[in-house]
Amino acid sequence: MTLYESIGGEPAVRAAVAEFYRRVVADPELAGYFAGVDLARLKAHQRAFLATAVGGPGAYHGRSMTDAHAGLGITGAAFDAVVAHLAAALTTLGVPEPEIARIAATLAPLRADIVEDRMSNG
Ligand code: HEM
Repeated sequence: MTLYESIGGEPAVRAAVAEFYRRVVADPELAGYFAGVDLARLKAHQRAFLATAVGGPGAYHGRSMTDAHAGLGITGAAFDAVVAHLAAALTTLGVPEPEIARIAATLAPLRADIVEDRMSNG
């Protein structure tokens, strides 16, 4: 069984993305990064991306992670906060801890492409 199937497939990914974004935009440390961004569009992209990250159907065809985040000045702390919100959202939805750890491990290598504050990129 793929990770995508084990967390509950498309409905679970959809719910996880919605819960994840509720948490991110409610975080005063992160809200500024998303000001003025069309959240519906961002959720659709994030859904496709997350489904791909966990082995689901429908490959992500958007911009590279480097291009999508270029110029946003994302810090290492902001990256960690976003990953923590995703883990919390998945926990809320009943995804077991080992699956969450596998998803976090899939996202970790993207840090170098997304974080622009190189001092905190180690
Ligand atoms: C954890 C790993 C992350 C993944 C997998 C991810 C994924 C994505 C994807 C798929 C898009 C849409 C790209 C497109 O429209 O072409 C996107 C856009 C965006 N992401 Fe991320 N992201 C991550 C981390 C972050 C962090 C840490 C921040 C800020 C704290 C952030 C802020 C944004 C913003 C503001 C956009 C919209 C850019 C724009 O179109 O103007 N992302 N991200």
